[in-house]
Amino acid sequence: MEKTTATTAATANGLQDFHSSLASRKAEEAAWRRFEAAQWLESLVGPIGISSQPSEREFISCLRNGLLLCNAINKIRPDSVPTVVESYTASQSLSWDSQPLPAYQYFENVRNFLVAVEELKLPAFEACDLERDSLGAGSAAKVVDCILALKSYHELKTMSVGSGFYKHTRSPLVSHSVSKLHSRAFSNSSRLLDMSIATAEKQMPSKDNEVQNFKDSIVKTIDDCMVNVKENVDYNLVAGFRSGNPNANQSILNELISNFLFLVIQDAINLFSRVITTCLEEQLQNKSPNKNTISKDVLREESGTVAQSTSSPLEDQFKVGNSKLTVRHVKSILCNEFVCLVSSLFLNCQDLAGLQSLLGEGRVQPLASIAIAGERPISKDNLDIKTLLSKTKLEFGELQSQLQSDLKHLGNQVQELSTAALGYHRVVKENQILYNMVQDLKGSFRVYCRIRPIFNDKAMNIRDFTDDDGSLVIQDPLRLQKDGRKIFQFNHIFGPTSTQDEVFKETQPLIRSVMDGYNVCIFAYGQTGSGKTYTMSGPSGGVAMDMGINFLALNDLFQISETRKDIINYGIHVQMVEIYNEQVRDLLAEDSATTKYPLHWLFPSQL
Ligand SMILES: Nc1ncnc2c1ncn2[C@@H]1O[C@H](COP(=O)(O)OP(=O)(O)OP(=O)(O)O)[C@@H](O)[C@H]1O
Repeated sequence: MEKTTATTAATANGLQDFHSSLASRKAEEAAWRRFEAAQWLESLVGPIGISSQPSEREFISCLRNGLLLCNAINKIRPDSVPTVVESYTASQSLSWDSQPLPAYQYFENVRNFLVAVEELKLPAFEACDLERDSLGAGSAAKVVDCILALKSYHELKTMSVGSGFYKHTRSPLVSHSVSKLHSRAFSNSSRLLDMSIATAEKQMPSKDNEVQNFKDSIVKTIDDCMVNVKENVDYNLVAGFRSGNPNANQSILNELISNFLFLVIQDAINLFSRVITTCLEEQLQNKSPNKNTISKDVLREESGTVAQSTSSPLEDQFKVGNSKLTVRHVKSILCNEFVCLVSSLFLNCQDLAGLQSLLGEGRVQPLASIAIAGERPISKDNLDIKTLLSKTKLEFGELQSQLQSDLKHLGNQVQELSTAALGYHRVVKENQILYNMVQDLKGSFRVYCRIRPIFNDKAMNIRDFTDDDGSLVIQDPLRLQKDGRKIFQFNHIFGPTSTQDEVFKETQPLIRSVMDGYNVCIFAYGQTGSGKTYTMSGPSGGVAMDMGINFLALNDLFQISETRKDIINYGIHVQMVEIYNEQVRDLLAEDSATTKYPLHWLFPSQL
């Protein structure tokens, strides 16, 4: 928060300094313009009786009777004001602090002057702008504008011998820019006005071809810009410049710049960017290898003539730094000048509502930022970065949307899997129930018969017949009576050729029910040597394929336990006992002396 407050305060101070600097610059430029207007009037009609640096009041007072104005315009265009009302005392008319003439006199002169100015299509002012009470409301600036426009018209007429149609675009920055540039060229650290410089405005030397070429490229670009916007274009000026008249270039340059600066207000950012870009591109693409750099020697030669101020304002700026002046340096100068000129123009703007409208439309906002930063307004790199940033933001947004879509899709799939898993477990449970139900339906008690192979001849006399329904028929051929034939019924009968695996498969479903929580008991019953041990454990010293039901059942239980280990943790315990001669012995006991199983007999009375 503190950092933000400090930044805000610093920004406010910077803006305040900036506005103070602009206000000071504005006053300085207004003084220069008055000086230039007064100097021109004196050069045209002779001494006007005011100081060399007149104040607004002093300057307006000497013009109030209209006599100077009428004489001046008659010098430029004879008989523009056919009848000039002379003052009744010359001393009064030439003294700036004299009492005002009768109203009808100077009103007549001023009115005739304004009519003549309008005929020349020059910017005029109102008669009331010469009133004492109107000073300070911008009236003096309007009068100065009018006189300087008349001066420009006169200069153009002199150079072009009055040919063509003069269309003046209102450009209060004409003298502003010229005077400011002169003052800056000779005194960067001081704001004292050096009036002597502006009095020596002459044609720039022609030997500096590089500077001239660069200036020409600027003028040409400005010219193209104005033609492109098709507004406020002085086609005579453009034609004069294109004609290549060297004497006309200086004035044409000033006029073109003034036209350009006025147009800048309408679309400042775009227009200026185009001008600077075009100028730089022309410089960079110039055929001469040293065109991109205005050499130190050339500038030094030029600086030798500074005392006589024979160079143009733009040229003076090119001399700043007195070292190798690169295109980058020139661009920086142009940027700074542009910002100062446009900012001053805004301060001169009396139409605050219009300025606020521009600000509201965001068209002037970038200029303020440029003025504070002191750098070029918009560069190609910035545009590229902005484009790249927009593109990256767009791609990031698309990736974010894609990620959200994928996450949503993944969530749906997980939800489906969860639902399927719940359904699967429910189905497995139902299958277990149905499975054990089937085992119950098959019978809780099942009796199987396994016929051992015959080992002696005596037994060969007995014929047995088995059937698929589990019935066993024993026929003793030695006994033909009724007792000679016996029929037994079992769940299933395994013949002498049956294998261990076939016997196990029949009992396996019951064994698996153990894993579902059912109690299962399998035991072998028969006389000695009938094959009980063989069926349950397998032959002694037999191979794996001869393993009995006990081992095959345990293998099956371990396999099921491994398959279901993620769901159920089974515990498997084995106990082997022998009941022989009514004694129970633990066959897995490690100490053979204690194999007798500790049985405790419980009688009904003890329950
Ligand atoms: N299905 C069979 N196929 C081949 N030989 C068998 C089969 N059943 C039993 N025998 C053989 O018969 C003999 C007696 O079998 P076994 O020892 O398993 O009988 P038993 O019922 O366990 O006898 P006891 O009650 O005296 O222990 C063994 O030599 C055994 O290998």
